[in-house]
Amino acid sequence: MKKIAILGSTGSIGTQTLDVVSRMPEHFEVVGLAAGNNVDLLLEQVHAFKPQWVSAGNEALADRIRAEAPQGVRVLSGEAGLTEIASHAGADYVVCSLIGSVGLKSTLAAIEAGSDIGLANKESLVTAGHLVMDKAKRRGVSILPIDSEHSAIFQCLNGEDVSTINRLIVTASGGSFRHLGREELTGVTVEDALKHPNWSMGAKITIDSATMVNKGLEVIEAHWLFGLPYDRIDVMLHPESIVHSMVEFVDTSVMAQLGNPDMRVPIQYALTYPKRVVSPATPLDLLKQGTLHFKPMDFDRYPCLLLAYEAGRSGGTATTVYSAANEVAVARFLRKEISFLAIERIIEDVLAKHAGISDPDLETILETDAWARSEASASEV
Ligand SMILES: NC(=O)C1=CN([C@@H]2O[C@H](COP(=O)(O)OP(=O)(O)OC[C@H]3O[C@@H](n4cnc5c(N)ncnc54)[C@H](OP(=O)(O)O)[C@@H]3O)[C@@H](O)[C@H]2O)C=CC1
Ligand SMILES: CC(=O)[C@@H](O)[C@H](O)COP(=O)(O)O
Ligand SMILES: [Mn+2]
Repeated sequence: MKKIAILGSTGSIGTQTLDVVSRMPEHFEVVGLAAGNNVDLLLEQVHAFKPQWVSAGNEALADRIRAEAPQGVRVLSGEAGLTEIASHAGADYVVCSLIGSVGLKSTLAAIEAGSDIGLANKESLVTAGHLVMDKAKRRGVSILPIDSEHSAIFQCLNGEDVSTINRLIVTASGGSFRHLGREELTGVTVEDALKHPNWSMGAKITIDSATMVNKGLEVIEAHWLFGLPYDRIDVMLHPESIVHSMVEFVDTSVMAQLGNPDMRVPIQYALTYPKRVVSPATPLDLLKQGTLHFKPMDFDRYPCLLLAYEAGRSGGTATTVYSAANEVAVARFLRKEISFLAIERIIEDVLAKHAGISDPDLETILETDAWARSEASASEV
């Protein structure tokens, strides 16, 4: 019986994690749930899974939970609630599925507490990969990737040493505007940007897929998870999202992991690793699928991916700035304050103003994150 806590339980990954867990009640006990504003869903989850610890986005929402939750449940709120649940709920395993760099402190807290981590929150690795990986190594904690591409790479590696890898090939769908040229992106709408061709996901990552920032974040995530330099992490366009990523080994063998796009598969694998168990996902029928397509990445069409490689190669605080500026720009786009193309201009603008700091500690990361957010909020590109 694994005791698990889920940070971001009301989101796309959080709800699918609970779906996976609910099918294996003999293997998992949910001890902690944390979310932001969706208190109705959080309360439903509290009644269904009976965790001992719960956290909501603020005190007013926490009070609502206190009024309606079963007696004995400890109800917390805000950032302190997230870190408290990560540290003290008694979880053996913490699923980090918050969105954005707000996930960093609680991911670090869960690692410090010695829990294994199911990591969906890629932004915590992008903003502070060296701190997260160093702490995991020191505490002897496993970080199991939930992101589909990194789960695929992890499965292809299957324990083989990193020295046997030639390169990683991360696949990219092309996002919701993949049928449009750059000149056609002026004036595209939020509603259309939110229509991912293959996956149903939260709003922020869906916009990140359309700008190719998602792949930029994933290249940096792969660098930290698998310890490879950026010139050995390639991205390939693959419109069907059936091959979730590949590993080319030194002997030229290429291993790929395939499956229908269904996040319950990588979530479940991260939870049950090293075991494989029956999944509710629909098995892949390659004969029905027919053809799979692969194309080289077009960096002129997707300049945000190039910015990610540049930030990753610069190292230090550059990736913190890339991720934080993007978060603010995406939020502004979703509020319809700026155009789709302004997202990439803001990231580029804030990165250009940033004087990088190497080997930053947590305080420096948090200061840089706040600086990049304020610059991106004020940017009038
Ligand atoms: N969705 C997917 O299929 C995939 C997602 N990922 C990654 O997983 C992570 C989560 O993505 P996704 O599930 O799509 O995101 P969602 O937006 O669907 O969910 C985000 C979750 O975080 C909570 N949250 C947000 N801000 C706060 C805050 N300040 N305090 C407490 N809780 C907060 C939300 O709570 P509430 O809604 O209650 O406010 C919600 O539970 C991201 O890093 C994403 O890149 C990776 C691969 C696939
Ligand atoms: C499901 C998942 O892992 C997402 O990160 C997905 O990969 C997004 O698709 P693209 O970024 O390839 O459009
Ligand atoms: Mn992914």
